[in-house]
Amino acid sequence: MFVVMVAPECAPAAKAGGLGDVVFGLSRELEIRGHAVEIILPKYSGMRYEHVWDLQRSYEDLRVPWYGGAVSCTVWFGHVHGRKCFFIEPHSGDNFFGRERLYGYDDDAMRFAFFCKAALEFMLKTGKRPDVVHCHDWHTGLVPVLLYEQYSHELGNQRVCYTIHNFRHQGLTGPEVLAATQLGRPEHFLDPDRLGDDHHCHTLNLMKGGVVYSNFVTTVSDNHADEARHGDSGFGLGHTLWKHQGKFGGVLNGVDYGVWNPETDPYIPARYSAWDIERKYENKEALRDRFLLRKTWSPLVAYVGRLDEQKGMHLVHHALFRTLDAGGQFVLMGQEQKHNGINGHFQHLKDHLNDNPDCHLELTYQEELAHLVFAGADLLVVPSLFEPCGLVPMMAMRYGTVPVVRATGGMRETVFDRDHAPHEFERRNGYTFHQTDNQALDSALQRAIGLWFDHPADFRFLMTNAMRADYSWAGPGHHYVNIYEHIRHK
Ligand SMILES: Nc1ncnc2c1ncn2[C@@H]1O[C@H](COP(=O)(O)OP(=O)(O)O[C@H]2O[C@H](CO)[C@@H](O)[C@H](O)[C@H]2O)[C@@H](O)[C@H]1O
Repeated sequence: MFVVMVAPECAPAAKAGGLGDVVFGLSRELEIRGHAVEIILPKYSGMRYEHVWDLQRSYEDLRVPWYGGAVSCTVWFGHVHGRKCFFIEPHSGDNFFGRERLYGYDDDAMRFAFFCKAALEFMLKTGKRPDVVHCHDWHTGLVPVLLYEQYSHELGNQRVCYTIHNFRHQGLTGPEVLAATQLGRPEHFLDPDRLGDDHHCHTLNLMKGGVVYSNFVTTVSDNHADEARHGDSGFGLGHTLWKHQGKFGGVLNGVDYGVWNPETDPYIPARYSAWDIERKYENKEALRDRFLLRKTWSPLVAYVGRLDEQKGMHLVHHALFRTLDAGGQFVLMGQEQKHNGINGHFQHLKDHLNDNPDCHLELTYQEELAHLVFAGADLLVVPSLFEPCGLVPMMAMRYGTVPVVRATGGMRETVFDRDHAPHEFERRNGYTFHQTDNQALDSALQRAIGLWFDHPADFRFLMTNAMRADYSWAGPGHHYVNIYEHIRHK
């Protein structure tokens, strides 16, 4: 099969979070299974170009219809750690992608509407006729809409799989996007059966367009698919998902063990496996050196993730002080994406705790350093308010770092409580809690820290359970191939 991914991210070159990991990891898995995969991305000026090999111009003067005229683009080609990627660079006064960050601008809807149109125009002009186009999140929700409404005659019967990583951001925008993309007909597209938002008048919902017009829609775990359809995790899209439930399902993400693997990881000083797990402690020492933490007999608890309300920031704050009270050490690695003020709060905390030898806050985004944090920590907290899948605990487990998570979304399918899970003992791999208050977090964190101090052999058993769990792309890759086959033959 020939699959084209149209995506706003691909790790590690263009990554803001887990979506980028999925686009890279799933593409790699599909290639291992013998399928041809190409990825189309915006050419962000803030991309990490050291991860793009042989970047070269592939198509000059791609004219993308836009409002009443056209915008000329250069399309570049390069390999991101083996993946074949095309990067679209528009030349216009809007400077859509020549900016510092990937997202978080007032004209994001327009930027990515342009990207969708340009991706299809590129496929059209270069004769690419994939069996399946796989799109991701609201940024690419317009791809199936444009494909069906404007390109189906010329591009033929392309099938679309659409994956939602985060229902919170749906790409709400005004009808000017219709004029820009030449879709026109506001009365047609603003209909609630198409792109009209159910809760805001005269507003387009680009993610809803992706759901309505795609042949199959996934989110990143079964449990989250249920939460989104029946609970409030769909952030207003529940009704649409219910209407389209025949083509909607959950597929738990995988982790790319080619990248996240303590046996081969180039970013950690001591490599190890479940068989020589004591070498993990060399990484703990290295992490302490790196963050100037004192070397005592104490558990090291970490948080790695975006600083966003989604992640339960009040509980992260609480976990930090609870850990210090319990005689542990705490490392936080996070950055906000939009200017939401959370960075300011943690910057203040960082200044306040500056001289504390048991605590370090790293308010940056550093892919390589995240590897060392996973390898060096004993425990990792993920107290998210909602979490569609949750790659961070899955990655941490591969490094024998025991997760303490709120049982929500995908984490209910991956982390099983040591004391309460109904699973056999060998499958229990962490600690979970349910509510969103401090006491709930304490109930899990205290048990975890207690086990570390009082029963080291049992703690080690839990670490090896976590390491042995298989959350690779093999299973999910197989699922996606089945979905692609299903929509191809429908
Ligand atoms: N400061 C920092 N420095 C370095 N690396 C950092 C970092 N902060 C985060 N990361 C990295 O970003 C990724 C985060 O992935 P997650 O799945 O945990 O969450 P995210 O909310 O971004 O993804 C959304 O999409 C993914 C993929 O579908 C879902 O798993 C998830 O539930 C959903 O919210 C990991 O690779 C992590 O290591």
